[in-house]
Amino acid sequence: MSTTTIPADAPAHCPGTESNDAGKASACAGCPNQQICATGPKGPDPAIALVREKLTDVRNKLLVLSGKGGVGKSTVTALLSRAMAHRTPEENFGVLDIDICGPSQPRVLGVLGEQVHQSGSGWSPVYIEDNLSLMSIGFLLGSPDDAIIWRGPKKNGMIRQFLTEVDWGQLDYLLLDTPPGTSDEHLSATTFLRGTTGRWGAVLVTTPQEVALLDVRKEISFCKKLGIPIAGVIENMSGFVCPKCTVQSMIFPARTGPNGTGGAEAMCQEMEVPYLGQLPLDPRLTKCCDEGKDFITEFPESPAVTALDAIVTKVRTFFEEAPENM
Ligand SMILES: Nc1ncnc2c1ncn2[C@@H]1O[C@H](COP(=O)(O)OP(=O)(O)OP(=O)(O)O)[C@@H](O)[C@H]1O
Repeated sequence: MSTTTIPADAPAHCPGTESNDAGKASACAGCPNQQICATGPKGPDPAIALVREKLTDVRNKLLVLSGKGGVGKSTVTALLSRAMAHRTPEENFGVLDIDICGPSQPRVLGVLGEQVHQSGSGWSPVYIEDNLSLMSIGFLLGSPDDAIIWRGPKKNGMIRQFLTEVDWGQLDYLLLDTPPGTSDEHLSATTFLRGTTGRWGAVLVTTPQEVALLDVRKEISFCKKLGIPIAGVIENMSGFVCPKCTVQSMIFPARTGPNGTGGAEAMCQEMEVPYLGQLPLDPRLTKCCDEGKDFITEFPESPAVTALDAIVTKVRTFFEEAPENM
């Protein structure tokens, strides 16, 4: 039986969600998913094949993950997508916001209040640039203040719809912004993306504090358990850039490193995953995200843009060198 059908938070000896014993084995007693497994359909989800077919023109899929909330995952997703789209205007990029309960990409990418349209070939995403488009549940809500309170199967259904019914066209990269942790959205996205052609991988975002590093370790274990290729870890909010003099000072204490940083780098060495670099804390970046402005064109000389450029190079190299899914 394939380990890929065993959820990351499953009890020991879980028979797997596709097994005929799902929900009925002795190991299932007390598992919160017992009822769903016992009554749900068995065998691989037919949507996996549909997603594979629909995403044949999407070359690379990049999941942006974080163990903790508020560490800058959405900011990093938006920055990476904009930076990549600027760097190679001949390529096409898409962002899919699967943070279903807290979609923030419409605001960060400056298209809050836009609508998606249904056409013969599916939902049309909202275009930020000629070569950068976005799909988010935020576009489908009546008001940005509306709360979404959904259980796992409904979230799974929404992600399936995003992956099968959005008319992305040909994409070189699809970046997926996820909620923090390892929840339903991650399991759904992983199940669907694993079956696609092309390449896929994950970038993990953390801050230098021990509490965030502890949680990103769990995220790394999650990726390793589910076989998600790790492109690397980004340490966000690593130092503070003074908006007046642009001098950088360290704010959050880190565990190791000669000058008070390097917490994530040391962790990456220990856990044998690539370290992609640091992004400084810059109040101008917060403001740009709040206002939906493009930080890269507003402050091209900033240390964050220089750091981002180096990170983009490493992410692209990872995808160029990664083996293709069959
Ligand atoms: N490097 C940075 N410099 C300045 N502000 C930042 C930086 N990174 C993130 N922020 C700000 O921190 C806040 C949280 O960032 P963001 O929403 O990207 O986090 P998140 O990890 O996606 O959160 P969530 O857990 O809600 O998904 C935002 O206001 C964002 O503008």
